[in-house]
Formats: sequence, structure tokens, C-alpha cells
Amino acid sequence: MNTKIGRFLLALVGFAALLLFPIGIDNPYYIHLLETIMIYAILLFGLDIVVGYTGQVSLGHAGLFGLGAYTAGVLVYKLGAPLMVALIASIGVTALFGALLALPALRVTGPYLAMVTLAFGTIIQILINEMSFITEGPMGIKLTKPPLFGHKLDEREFYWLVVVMLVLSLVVVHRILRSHLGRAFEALRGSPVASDCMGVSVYRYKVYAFVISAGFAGLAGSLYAYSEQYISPNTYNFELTVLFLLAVIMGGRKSRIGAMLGATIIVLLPKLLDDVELFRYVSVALAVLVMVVAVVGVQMKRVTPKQMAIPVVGSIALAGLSFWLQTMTDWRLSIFGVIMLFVVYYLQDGIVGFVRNALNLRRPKARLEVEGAGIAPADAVATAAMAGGQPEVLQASGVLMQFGGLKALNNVDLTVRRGTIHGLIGPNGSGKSTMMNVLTGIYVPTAGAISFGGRSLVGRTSSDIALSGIARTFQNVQLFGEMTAQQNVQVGLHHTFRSNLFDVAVHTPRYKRESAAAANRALGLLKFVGLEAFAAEEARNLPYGKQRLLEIARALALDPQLLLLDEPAAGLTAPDIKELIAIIRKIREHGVTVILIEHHMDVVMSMCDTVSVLDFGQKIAEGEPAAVQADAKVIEAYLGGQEAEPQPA
Ligand SMILES: Nc1ncnc2c1ncn2[C@@H]1O[C@H](COP(=O)(O)OP(=O)(O)OP(=O)(O)O)[C@@H](O)[C@H]1O
Repeated sequence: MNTKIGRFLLALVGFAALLLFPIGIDNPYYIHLLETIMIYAILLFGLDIVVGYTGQVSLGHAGLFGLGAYTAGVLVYKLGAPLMVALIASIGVTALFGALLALPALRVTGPYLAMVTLAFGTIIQILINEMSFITEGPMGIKLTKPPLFGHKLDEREFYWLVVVMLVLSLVVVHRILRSHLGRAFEALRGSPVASDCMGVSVYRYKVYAFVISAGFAGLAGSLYAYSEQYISPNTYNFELTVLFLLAVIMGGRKSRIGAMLGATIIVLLPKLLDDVELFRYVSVALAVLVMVVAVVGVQMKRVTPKQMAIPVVGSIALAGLSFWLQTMTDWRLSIFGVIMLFVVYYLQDGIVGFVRNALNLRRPKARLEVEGAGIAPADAVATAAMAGGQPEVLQASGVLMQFGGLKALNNVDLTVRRGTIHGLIGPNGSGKSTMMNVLTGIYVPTAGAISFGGRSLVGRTSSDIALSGIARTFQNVQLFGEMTAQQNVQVGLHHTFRSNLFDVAVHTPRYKRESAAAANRALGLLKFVGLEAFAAEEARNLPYGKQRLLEIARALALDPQLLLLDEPAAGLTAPDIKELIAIIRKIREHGVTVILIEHHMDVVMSMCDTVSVLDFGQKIAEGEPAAVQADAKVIEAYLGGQEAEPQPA
């Protein structure tokens, strides 16, 4: 609580300092510089959603920024639109184009996405240039500072308007990212497959992320148009888009302070690079600083001389270069490139991440979400209702899954009775995981029918299937590593939210209620699997056995009818396995049906009601554990493969 008040006071001081700046420093140049930094920061808040949270690349944001600037510019120039109309229209139009930009992100990732988004930005720039009947082409558009409520804003008043917009954007983006929407974005980065299987549609949330991000770019663009009082197409070029990306990475992704720091750097950096004298001073100072850090670091044995060699040589080379160069203009992009390389190599978490690591500070989000921490329910697992009413929860018949010539599943029938634990065993490569993937919509079967609760599963998306009541864990743990244990479970509780963007931005009573309930329920589910002590720990830092339990808690958050556990005991110690068995039994007591894939025969034999055995994609036996264990075909299958004969319970 104290840190919360502390941070609030710090924010208040920052806000007051920003407001007072133009009174203290009555120099229009510096006021304009700070105004530009704030406008860029608004854009970077949005870009960070896409880059930092969902983990996508966008080189199209300079284009979106230009689109926002031109929407405002054209509306004012051609129609004399008032300020608020121009701002809202810019946000709307840009958000629409954000959806367009999201389309390629649904199909490609990494360098391909970078190329497509770059093309998008370039096309927007070309269109602005060519459509001179609207945009006045290369001539650009001149604007004046806008009137607000009948009063024409002067330089200083417009600056204050930008301060207010910055603070509003900061609050809104912060709330979005702390909400179920932000968790959905972050989950996409952590594991798209797991997101989908938690009912968080990767498609939908990628589009949302781009749309919201673009909205901020639009707002920033329109403010920029008024701020500069002149817009022309060549501002929104490749250099600017690279600078935006550099700012997010250098400042530190997933951090609002990082965005503001990044904005400051990219506004000041070109100024620095315009003035060769200043650049010489700064590069010499940097070289000295790097050398001092290297010497101290090596003496304190925190780094090796080898690790520091490149930064030291690099910074000395930069200082040398600064004296050799007469003018910087031609070198700007190369220097940005070198900085980008440096950041990617040495500052992967950006400046904010570096400082946090150095000072051993935890990310604010790594703390426990306290809204609901008071009274974790002892038993947060929902009791599965008898949906459909049939005694069979799942019926699969004639399932064929073919990968090229390989039939990973060959004409498999599977009937799972409600409220039972159904074991699925077989040697390595026999098709068990493939069956899980078919049941959860990750693979569409080549042939066959699968019905769950009376509805067919074939052809439905993973998130749709998850929401209809099938939850799963993964053979190779698929947690959202950078999120805390509690947040991982909260992603599973995404389906409990009805709040929309407005609820999140304004913190309506509905959102507060849902958010507190989810935080509380997540703690309850963690308690159910014995992980409440790890609630605030990032998932990637948990021991392997705990990670498997966390996956179960997250899956239970979906309130499933059917829970698919893919080798939950793999890698667990004997006491952990005992705990796991108790947990699975408790899950069954809640009426949840379990399909259990497991190589530990003692686990399978001690708890399963029915066991099905797969071999080379075919079901070779089915029945009660003891009967299956004695089956000659099963023994043959296991002895024929690499595995040992199933051990008696
Ligand atoms: N996407 C895919 N493309 C091609 N082949 C695949 C694919 N997924 C699975 N297979 C193949 O299907 C077969 C069955 O694999 P699956 O992972 O389902 O086996 P499993 O019984 O779960 O084995 P394990 O116990 O090792 O996890 C294997 O031969 C595997 O190589």
C-alpha cells in the first residue's frame, strides 16, 4: 500500500512539474521539445501494447502516426472541424487502419511481419503524397493552434492540453494493460497455443491490440499536427518508424516509464546528431563512462574483461568517429542501427529493465494483485454441471489424423463417461498427444466425428472449444512465463469478464467487481493446487513440478466439464506425484471428467476408472486398469517399443 501511495505522489509531482514547466522555462523551443516528447510517448504507449505485450513487430506505426496527423489536418483544413472532432476522428480512422494492419499479423510473424508492416507504412506515406486532392500532396498542410470552447489556445495552453492527453493516455493504457485485456495480450506472447486453449482467441486479441495501439498513434498524430502547425508526407518515413521501435526497445518494453524515456531519447537523439560538436562531447563522455563502469565491474568481479571488451572498444571507436566526421547528417541511420544492435545485445530489457535488474527491483506487476487477496475461497473449483445430461461427456468415432503418409490416429473410437478418470496410454509416438490436439481443436481431424456435450467439435476453433468446457494442460509446459502464477490463472478466468474497453478505462463498478472476483478466485485455485505461496512469482521462475500444477490451476479456471491432462506427472518427484494424485482425485469429486495421458503406470493404474491403449495410432485395448494391464496386446506393444512393461500398481 505504501509503495502505491509513494508512486501516486511521485506521479503527482511529475504531473505538477510538467504543468509548471512552461511557466518556469519560458522558452518556446524547449516547450515545443517537451511537447513533442509527450506526443511521441502517447504513441509509444500504444506501440508497446503490440511490441512489448503481444510480442509482434510493427514497422507501420509511423504510417499510422501520419494517418492521425492527416485526418486531423484535412478535417481542419477542408472542413474547419473543431479540435475534439478532429481528435476523435483521428483516433477512429487510425484504429480502423490498425485493424487492417493486424490482418497480416494473423498470418505471419517475425521478419515477415516486419516487412509487411513496413510496406503498410510506406503505402500510407505514398498515398498521402499522391492524394493531393485531399492532402495537398508534397506541399503539406498548414494549421494553427486550435480553439477550445471558443477560446483560441496559445502555445502554452496547447502544451497543457498535451499534458492532459498524456496523463489520460497513461491512465487508460495502464488500466488496459492491468486488466483482463492486458493479460490476454501478454498471454499471446507467452504462448499463443495456450491462450487459445484458455478461451482467449489469439486472432481476436491480436486485432484488438493493433486497433488500440493504432488509436493511440492516431491521437498522437493529431496532436502532432497541431503542435507542428504544418504537416507534410515526408515526416512519416522509415527513419521515424525505426526510431519508434528503437524507443520501445531502448526505454524498456512493458513499461510506461520506458516509453517516456524512449520518447525522450528519440526526440533528443536527432538533435544530438545534428550538432557534431555536441555529439563529440557526448560520445567522449559515454566512452569515459563505459570505461569506468568496465573497470569497476571487473574489479568487483561482476563482469569479465571479455564481456566488457566490445562495449569499451565500441564506445572508444564512436568517440574517435565523432572527431573524424565533419557532418552527421549522412550517418544518422547508421548510428541508429548501431544503437539498436547495442541495445539488442546489452540492454535486452531496455534501460528500465537494466536499472530494475541492477537495483534488484521487481516489476510492479510481479507483486500480488491485492484487490482480492483478502479471502481466497478454500475451494475455488466449480462443480461441473450435467450439461446435456448424457452419461457420456465425449464421444469420438472413426477419428483419423493423417500427417502426409503417417496416420498418427487411425480410426480411433473413444467414449468417455462423465465424472470418470479416463486413462490414455501407449508407447511413445502412439498418438496420445495428437488425440489431445484433435480434441482441443489444434488439429482438425482428417476424418471422423467427435461430439462433446451433444455438439460436434470438428472444425471449431480451440478457443471456442475451450469456452464450451474442455480445458487442458500440455506435455511441454505452456505457461505464460513472464506473468505471475496468479495472472496465469487469471487468463483462464478471462471468460468470467463481461467488461468492455470502456469499463476497463473508466473502472466501472462492473469491472471492479469482476476484477476483484477473478483475482480472488485465482488465489483460490492456486490454493487448490497448493501454490498460493507462489502467487506473485513469475511462472518461468517456478520449479518444474510447480509449473505443472500451475497449468492445472489455470485449466480449472475455465470451469471445464472435461479436463485433459497430458503427462502431468512427467518430471515430478515422488512426493509431488502423490500430491498430484490427490489433486486429480479432488478434481473428479467436483464432477469434472478427466482424460489422463501418463507414462507413470502406478498413477494410471491407481486412479483411472477406464484405460484406453493406443499403439501406432490405433486403439488396441480398452477397459478397467487391471484387465488392460493383463492384455497380451498391450504387453506386446510396450515390450515391442522402448518402454518397460506396465508396472503393477
Ligand atoms: N504436426 C505433426 N506433423 C507431423 N507428424 C506429427 C505431428 N504431430 C504428431 N506427429 C506424429 O504423430 C505420431 C504420434 O505423435 P504423438 O505426439 O501424438 O505421440 P504420443 O503418443 O503423444 O507420444 P509421446 O508419449 O512421446 O508424447 C508421431 O509419429 C509424431 O511424429
